[in-house]
Amino acid sequence: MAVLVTGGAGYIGSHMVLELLDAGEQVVILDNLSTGFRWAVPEAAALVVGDVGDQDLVSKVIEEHGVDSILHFAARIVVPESVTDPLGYYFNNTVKTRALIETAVRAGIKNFVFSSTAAVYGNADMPLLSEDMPLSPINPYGRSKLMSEWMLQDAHVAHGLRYAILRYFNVAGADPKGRSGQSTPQATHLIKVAAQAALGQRPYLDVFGTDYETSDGTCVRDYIQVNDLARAHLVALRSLREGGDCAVMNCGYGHGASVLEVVDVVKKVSGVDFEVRLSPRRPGDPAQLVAKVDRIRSLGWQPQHDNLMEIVDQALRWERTLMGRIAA
Ligand SMILES: NC(=O)c1ccc[n+]([C@@H]2O[C@H](COP(=O)([O-])OP(=O)(O)OC[C@H]3O[C@@H](n4cnc5c(N)ncnc54)[C@H](O)[C@@H]3O)[C@@H](O)[C@H]2O)c1
Ligand SMILES: O=c1ccn([C@@H]2O[C@H](COP(=O)(O)OP(=O)(O)O[C@H]3O[C@H](CO)[C@H](O)[C@H](O)[C@H]3O)[C@@H](O)[C@H]2O)c(=O)[nH]1
Repeated sequence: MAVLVTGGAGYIGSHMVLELLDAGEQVVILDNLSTGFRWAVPEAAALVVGDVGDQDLVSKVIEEHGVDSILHFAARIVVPESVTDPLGYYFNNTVKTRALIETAVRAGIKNFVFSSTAAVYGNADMPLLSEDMPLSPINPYGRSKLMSEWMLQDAHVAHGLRYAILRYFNVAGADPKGRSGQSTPQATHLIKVAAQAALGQRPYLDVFGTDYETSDGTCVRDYIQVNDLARAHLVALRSLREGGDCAVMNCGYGHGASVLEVVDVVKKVSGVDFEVRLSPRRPGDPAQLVAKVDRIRSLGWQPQHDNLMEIVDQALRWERTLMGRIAA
């Protein structure tokens, strides 16, 4: 049986593919390469270049590769872009996910693991966010994902499609073996941007907002290392295959770091005292997002990289790899 990984040429999907291959799974990737990279796909995985909304193509891939499970990563992911192009986000993330779920149901796919996000919680003002809290996403990106969660849950009730919905908090770091990393040139993620500032790829780093009600006034996030996140998917997939319950699960470490704490760690690990500008708040940023993680842990998931210094070191190494590629 093979696993279909949509978005497997992207940042998180490519780490997922490595974890699956390391675990001895057969992998086929479907990616339209809109933000992913052909080079991020290992030789041992089959790559089909195409769109998750193309039902004929997806049906063919499922049949030809004997797919029993789908891990659905493909999406557009930039929150501010979702505000200026909401219909584009609803089309790519919601309408095409609907098409994919329908194809999965028709093809008799057994298990569906979906990439959701802490953005579904919106501005929840709680020290730890649990999966059962009321959901109120504050941007089209979060809403596009929440609608996909609902479609999956309804398809389960009506058609028996089994699902695991994983709500990622802040994904960071890179494969410790140096095989993949966050490669999007214009990425906005804090650790990536700070690593670029440390390596002279950006002139300075903005700290967006210093007047939040947090310990040092800057936003707090729960940073989860990308291979740890990929292993959470493996654990969820195994549970589904073994008849475990369908579930919605947060993926984080259950503790947070503030923006200034992250900046300090990046300075320490890189040895570079890059310029930091204290800037106004970025619209739409909740003060604090930290996961309650009992559920994913109850499946036996144990993080192996819960260490900000290590995560930052991986991000810096990957940035150097990318710089080397550009120079070559
Ligand atoms: N990066 C984060 O911090 C974060 C946090 C929460 C949730 N997520 C979710 O994780 C998933 C992966 O995110 P990422 O950071 O790896 O982003 P990414 O942009 O690196 O990867 C997305 C991949 O999907 C592909 N893709 C997009 N639309 C497609 C379509 N219609 N058909 C086929 N392929 C398509 C892209 O080419 C790319 O390879 C997304 O669903 C995202 O919403 C990411
Ligand atoms: O140059 C920067 C970049 C970020 N930040 C701050 O750092 C924190 C983290 O920002 P990121 O952009 O790294 O991550 P977000 O928390 O905004 O977003 C992440 O979590 C979201 C869920 O809330 C989505 O899932 C999204 O895809 C994912 O990147 C925020 O307070 C942000 O204002 C800065 O101060 N300067």
